[in-house]
Order: sequence, then structure tokens, then C-alpha cells
Amino acid sequence: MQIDATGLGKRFQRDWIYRGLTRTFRPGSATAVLGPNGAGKSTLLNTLSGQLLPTEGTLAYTLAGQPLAVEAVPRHLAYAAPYLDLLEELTLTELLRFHTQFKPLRPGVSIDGLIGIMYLEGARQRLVREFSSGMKQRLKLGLALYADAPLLLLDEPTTNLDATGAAWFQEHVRATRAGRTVLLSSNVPAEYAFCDAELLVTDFQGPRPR
Ligand SMILES: Nc1ncnc2c1ncn2[C@@H]1O[C@H](COP(=O)(O)OP(=O)(O)OP(=O)(O)O)[C@@H](O)[C@H]1O
Repeated sequence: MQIDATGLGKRFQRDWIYRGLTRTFRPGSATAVLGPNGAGKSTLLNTLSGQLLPTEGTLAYTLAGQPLAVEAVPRHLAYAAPYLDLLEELTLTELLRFHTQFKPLRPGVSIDGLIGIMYLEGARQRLVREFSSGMKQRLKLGLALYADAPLLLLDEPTTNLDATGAAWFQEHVRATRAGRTVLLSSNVPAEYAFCDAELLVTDFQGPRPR
């Protein structure tokens, strides 16, 4: 999916979070959205993906050469973020069956195959509520990386992962990024090393209203 942002700005109450962002995000590109805590990385990801309305500027989406209405973007979006919760009262198998009804997996990947990829074979019948934070994060990432969705948003993807988990993320993001538009917010250089572009949110912090 291509995203064309023109003069994009977002303000909460009196504070501009970013302003004057004009940029094209193309299929096949992976952009690291950078900036210190509170700079506006998550806000920018949420605006670019149509989850939050911009205060000013425009966003245009194109999929396979055709314009795409903002309302249709969620259908083509896979999103993993610390503030997006899993359905924790389900077992792993139940959750995967439910989730993949509205967010199918990539062709050739089955629920069983994904469980293996996530190293969660021993947890098939366990409630997600009982998972460790690292297991939950592998589940969130596995669902996003292996969704059949051309727009992939990853907000601080290695949160709660140990070194093995972080290496697992690197392996699987590299295996699944081809042809997709990837936006990744991060403060961890090793996490976004695979990205081919960077966007520093603080470069787009316009004048504050008086
Ligand atoms: N719904 C909201 N209403 C008002 N202010 C908000 C809202 N969401 C975020 N903010 C503010 O916008 C600013 C940017 O927040 P955001 O979460 O986008 O930053 P971030 O760069 O992702 O931070 P972190 O690295 O800590 O995750 C913060 O000052 C935050 O308090």
C-alpha cells in the first residue's frame, strides 16, 4: 500500500504533536519512526494508518494502483503495539481461530504453522491471560507479521522480548516484509536496523500556539 501524506499535522488540545509532514511511503519500504518518549511516534503511526484523524493536511492511500478510501485501510492493516490488547480470556487456539476469521494469515501459513513459528506449541490450550509477557509479545508479532496485509505497523516491537526473542523478531520481519509498507516506531537501534528509511518526529514539530 502506498501512503501519501501532504502537510500532515496533529494537535491535541493546544499542543501540536507534529506538523508539516509531507512524505510518500511506498510498498517494499520500511520506515523507522524515531523520537524520544512522548515525541509522537505512536500518534503518527495511528494517523498514517487512518485510526486517528489528522488536524490538518491530507492522506491518500493506493493499493495495487487503485485509490483506497481511508475507511478501507483497517482491512489491509496489520498492527502490533503495546497498547493493543489480546483477547486474554481465550486459549491460544481459540484466539488464533477467532482472529484469523477477520484477519487471514498469509497464503501457505496455517494456524498450526504459525504456532510453530511463534514457539508456542506447548501453549495451544492455555489461556492467553496466563502467558508470560514475552509469549504475549511473540503472539502479537506473529499475528501481525504473518497476516495477509500489505500495511504493517510495528510499535516498539521488541518490548518485553529477551535477546532470543529480539533475534526471532529480526528473522521473521525480514522473512515477511517483502512488498509491504512497513512503519516501525522505536528507540532501539537494533530493532530498526533492517529499515531503509528513517523519520524523526521531532523534525516535524511546528511552532506552538501562543
Ligand atoms: N488521545 C490523546 N489526547 C491528548 N494527548 C495525547 C493523546 N495521545 C497522545 N497524547 C500526547 O501526545 C504526545 C505524543 O504521544 P505518543 O504516545 O504519540 O508518543 P511516543 O513518541 O509514541 O511516546 P513513547 O516513546 O513514550 O511511546 C504525548 O505528549 C501524549 O501525552
